[in-house]
Parts: sequence; structure tokens; C-alpha cells
Amino acid sequence: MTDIVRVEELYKTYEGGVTALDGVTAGFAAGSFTAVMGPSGSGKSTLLQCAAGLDRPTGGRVFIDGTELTATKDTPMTKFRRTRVGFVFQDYNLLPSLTVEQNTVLSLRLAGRRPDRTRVHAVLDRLGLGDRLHELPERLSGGQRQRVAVARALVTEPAVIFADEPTGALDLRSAREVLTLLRSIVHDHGRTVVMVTHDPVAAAYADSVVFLADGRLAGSLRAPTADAVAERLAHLGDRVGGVLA
Ligand SMILES: Nc1ncnc2c1ncn2[C@@H]1O[C@H](COP(=O)(O)OP(=O)(O)OP(=O)(O)O)[C@@H](O)[C@H]1O
Repeated sequence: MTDIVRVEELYKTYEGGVTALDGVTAGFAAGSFTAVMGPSGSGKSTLLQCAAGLDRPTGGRVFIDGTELTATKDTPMTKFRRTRVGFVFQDYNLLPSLTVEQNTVLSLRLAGRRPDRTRVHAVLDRLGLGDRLHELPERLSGGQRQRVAVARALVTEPAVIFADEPTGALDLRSAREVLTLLRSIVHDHGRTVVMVTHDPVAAAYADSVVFLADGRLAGSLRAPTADAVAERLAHLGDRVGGVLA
């Protein structure tokens, strides 16, 4: 399998001198679901932000689907991101004044593309939101809001979807629904998902886990179980816990 996302020798030092990434090289295969785990402060969010082109690394290279983001200027990078990269955040990032349907097509509109309404409705139907098209986010549950965020990430048909703690604000049942959904968009629809999580049970939904510690790669685990992930984390010095654990 080819890597749809590749980071090479990635370094990130923030103002003030904190080194968040200290030479990370990793590849994420097309059609795979990978969890990124590690102790608090180990650089997980920084890795995601740099890999997604939301932030610039201090050194190293980032490739998405053959395009080197680190060699791309800000404006074309923003354009690339809007169509080729999907995002799902812990706090959903929906615009409160826009309906479910309007939120879903926002990235397409920002990219200057006309949404194909039949397709958009099909995606929302598949995510169980077909009867909520004209609802505002405030009328939806957390799980439903996160499903809108997943729909919004899917409709541009991105090369990769990055998810940062997508279940962090959800109750157990909604968290399971969202994780099952992410797994299904990878296994049934061939998408690629990279997800940061603190939760070993959430990580067990992925095909593999990569571990970070002190801004460096600290191993990986294929076909992870929650117990195996928790044990690895314990060795990395994390407090194991989370909504599903
Ligand atoms: N904007 C910033 N400015 C300065 N330092 C930062 C900034 N963002 C992150 N850091 C520091 O970089 C290091 C890595 O942070 P990062 O958020 O990537 O870790 P993380 O593994 O995602 O942590 P957590 O699990 O707590 O969310 C930490 O020491 C953090 O304090």
C-alpha cells in the first residue's frame, strides 16, 4: 500500500523554546485507520496540525497525496487543504447560524465548488441525518453534531481525514457511534483516517496505533486491543483513562 500522508524528519519548536516534535518520520497508508497516542504533551496535536497543513513545522517535510505541503505557499496550501484534507475536531467546529446542510457544504463552498445536493443528501442520509437537514446545530445532540462534522469532512472526498480527539466530548454511546462511523468510512468506503485520542478503547477501533513520547515516535501496534494499548501507554508513563476506558 502507498502512503497517502508522509511526514519526514518533522521538527516543531514553539516560541518560548518548547520542542514539540523532535524528528518524526511516519507514513499513513491509503485506506487505513491510524490512532496517534501518547502522554499529554508528547506532541500528538502538533503532529496532526503539521501533517494537515494547519501549522508549519520548524523543519522536515510533509506530503499529502504526492503534494509537498512544506514546499507550498500559504494561499495554495489553504486551497489544497479545503479540498484534499478533512478535519474532525473534539468541539465539532460547526457554525451555529448555519443548518446541518449548510455546515456540511461549507468547505465545498469555500473552495468555490458547487455542492452536488443529491450526493450531499446521500452522505447525510448515510450518517443518519437525512431528516435533520434544516436543523441548527444547537438542536442536535453531541453525537449528531459530530456526525455533521464527519459529513462535512467527507463531502469534499479528501485524500485524508484528520480527527483530533473526535470522541473527547461525547458520552459512551455517541462515542461508539462516531468511532464505528470512522471505521466504516475507512473499511467500506476506502477513506484514510488519522485520529489523535487519549482513549485506548477508541484507539482499538483503528487498524494500528502509533505512539509518541517527548516529540518522538515510540513504537506502533497493529490490530490493537484496548488492553494492549493501555499497557503500552502505561510504559510510556501516561495516566490511562478516558470516557470509554
Ligand atoms: N502554541 C503553542 N505554543 C507553545 N507551546 C505549545 C503550543 N502548542 C503546544 N505547545 C507545547 O508543545 C508540546 C506538545 O503539545 P501538543 O499539544 O502537541 O501535545 P499533545 O500530545 O497533543 O498533548 P495533549 O494530549 O495534552 O493534548 C507541549 O509541551 C505543549 O505545551
